[in-house]
Amino acid sequence: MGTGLSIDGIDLYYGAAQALRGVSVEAEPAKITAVLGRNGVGKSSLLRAIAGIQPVARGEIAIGGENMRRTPPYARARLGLGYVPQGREIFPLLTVRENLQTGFAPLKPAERNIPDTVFTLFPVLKNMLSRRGGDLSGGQQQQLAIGRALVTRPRVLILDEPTEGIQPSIIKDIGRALQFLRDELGMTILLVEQYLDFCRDLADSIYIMDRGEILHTGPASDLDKPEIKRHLTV
Ligand SMILES: Nc1ncnc2c1ncn2[C@@H]1O[C@H](COP(=O)(O)OP(=O)(O)OP(=O)(O)O)[C@@H](O)[C@H]1O
Repeated sequence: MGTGLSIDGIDLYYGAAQALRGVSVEAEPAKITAVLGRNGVGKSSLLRAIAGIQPVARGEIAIGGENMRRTPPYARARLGLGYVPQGREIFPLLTVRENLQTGFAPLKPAERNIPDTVFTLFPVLKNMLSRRGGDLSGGQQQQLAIGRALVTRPRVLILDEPTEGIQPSIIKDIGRALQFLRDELGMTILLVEQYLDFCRDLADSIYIMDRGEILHTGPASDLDKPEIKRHLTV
């Protein structure tokens, strides 16, 4: 049985501007949950709150039933949370190997090794270990960012728009990788996305977000409903 992620009634502010309003999301164990919404509705803010990078004013965040609202980011990683940020945040001058090693920070020295899964899922990274992160394509950088998050062997993985600006063949690879993590490793996955087809193919359940609020939750097949699609088209 996997570990779930539970977000309950989160409010988040930037100064006086409220970016999240009472947001509740359940990411079920060993399932893929997708939060969809247009630009600027608060998707990245939600993931930054879960990762502990952005403080919340109200609400609770729990992993495997353990409350981590006041837990600093490195300790959330130790509790089993992996985070793939928006824009990938690869270090361009570090090699692929060094970029993966930056994921070691929350780990004890004996745990500091790169799991084989990273290279099974993304063989291209093995071939490019000595190349600089900045020399990789956008899609390869996204694979590297996911690989770096897997270095801590997370039980729950959160991803911020993993398909953004990436070519279709690599989007497929990333989709297959997420399915493998769910089905073979029992990982709990929460992703935020704008790419509807990717979520329909991959997700077990979806949440629709608009202006900092969750408007709808249901199975991924709800993405075929016109009234749901309307919230996602510009
Ligand atoms: N650091 C910040 N300071 C002030 N306002 C911010 C900050 N980050 C985000 N916001 C605002 O909060 C709201 C939600 O932004 P957020 O980035 O979470 O949305 P998003 O759905 O992830 O959009 P995108 O897809 O563009 O990243 C927006 O109105 C944005 O302008």
